[in-house]
Amino acid sequence: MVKVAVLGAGGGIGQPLSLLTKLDSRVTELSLYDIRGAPGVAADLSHVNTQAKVTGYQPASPKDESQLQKALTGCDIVIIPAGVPRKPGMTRADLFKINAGIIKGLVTGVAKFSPNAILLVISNPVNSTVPIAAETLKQYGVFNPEKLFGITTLDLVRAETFLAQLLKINPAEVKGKISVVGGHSGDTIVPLVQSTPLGKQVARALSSDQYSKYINRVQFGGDEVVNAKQGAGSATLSMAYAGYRFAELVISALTGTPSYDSSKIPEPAFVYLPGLVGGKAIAQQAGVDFFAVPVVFGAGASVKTVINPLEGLTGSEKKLVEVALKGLKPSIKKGEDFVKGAAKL
Ligand SMILES: NC(=O)c1ccc[n+]([C@@H]2O[C@H](COP(=O)([O-])OP(=O)(O)OC[C@H]3O[C@@H](n4cnc5c(N)ncnc54)[C@H](O)[C@@H]3O)[C@@H](O)[C@H]2O)c1
Ligand SMILES: O=C(O)C[C@H](O)C(=O)O
Repeated sequence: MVKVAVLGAGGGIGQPLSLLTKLDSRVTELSLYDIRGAPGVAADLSHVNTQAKVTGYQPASPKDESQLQKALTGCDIVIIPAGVPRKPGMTRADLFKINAGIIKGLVTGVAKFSPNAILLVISNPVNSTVPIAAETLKQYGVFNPEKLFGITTLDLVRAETFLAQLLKINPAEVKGKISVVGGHSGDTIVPLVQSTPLGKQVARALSSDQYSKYINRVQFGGDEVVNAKQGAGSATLSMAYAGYRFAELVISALTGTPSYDSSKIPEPAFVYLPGLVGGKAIAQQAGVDFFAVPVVFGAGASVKTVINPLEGLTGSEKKLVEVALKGLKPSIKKGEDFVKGAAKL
C-alpha cells in the first residue's frame, strides 16, 4: 500500500508527473491537490486502468485547509511541484517572492497532516525552498532529515543526455556512471564527470573547450527550455520524468528491500547534511548544511547514508565546487531566514 500526494497537480509538471505515478503498479492511492484544476485532472487520470485510486482536491477559499488535510492524510510520499515557473530573463531566485510562501504553506500542511511522509520538493528556487521546508518542519517539531529531498534529478538527466550526445553513445550507458552535486541553479550545479568511471573516456573524447561548454550547458539547461517556451513556462515534461525517476527510487525502497549497487553512483538529491549518516563530515568540509549528494536509501525509504562527492575531484571540479558554494550559502540562508523571521506559530 503506497499513497502518494502531488501538491500542484494541476500544473505543467503536476499533470504528467501524476500520470507517471498513476502508471506505477505499486501505488495504491494517488491524491491530487491544487488551488485550481486538481479534481478535473483526477477524474481524467481515474480512467487509466491501473490500481491506484485517484482523488482530486481544491480548496474552496485561501483559508480552507480541509481539502489539503484530506489530500495529505495517510500519505507515504508527498511531491510538491506547486509554484510559479520562470519566464525568459528571470533567474530561479526571482521566484522566491511568490514560491517561498507557497512552500511554507504547503509544508505546514505536511507537518500537520502527514508528518511521517517522505517529502520531495520540486518548486524553485530549490536552493531556498528546501531550507524553507526544513525550517517549517522544525517549527512543528517533525523535521526528519532522512525524509526531506530537494529534487535535482533533472540536472543529472541533462548531464547524462548531453554527455551521451558528445560521446555518441546511448544515454543508458551513462546512467549511474556520472553525478551532479551542489545546488539547482546556474553555477551552483556541479556536474561530475572527470572524476567518475567515465573520466578517461571523457578526457579522450572532449577537448577542454568542449568540456567547458558541456558543463555550461548542464548548468544552464533550464534556460534553454525557458527561452524556447517563450514565456509559456519552464521544463515540465523532462521534469515530470525526472521527478518520477526519483519518486520511483523512493517507491522501490518503500515496497522492497533497498538495494545498493556499489558499481553505480547513487542518484543525488539536495538534502540537510548534518542530520544524515555520512553527512556531517561533508557539511564541515563544504561549509554548508544543504548540498545535493548521492543518497543511499534504507528501510522505509529514509536515507541510510550519503556519499561524499567531494573526495577525489579533479582540479577543475574543485573549482566548480568552490563557485557553487559561494552561490549556495546566501540562498540557503535566505530560505531559513524566511521561516525564522516569520511570526511565531
Ligand atoms: N526542481 C527542478 O528541477 C524543477 C524543474 C522544473 C520546474 N521546477 C519548478 O516547479 C514549479 C512548478 O512549475 P510548473 O511548470 O509546473 O508551473 P505551473 O504554473 O504550470 O504549475 C504550478 C501549479 O502550482 C499550483 N499552485 C500554486 N500555488 C499553489 C498552492 N498554494 N497550493 C497548491 N497548488 C498551487 C498552480 O495552480 C499550478 O497548477 C516552478 O517553481 C518551477 O520553477 C523545478
Ligand atoms: O529552469 C527552470 O526555471 C526550471 C527548472 O529549474 C529547470 O532546471 O529546468
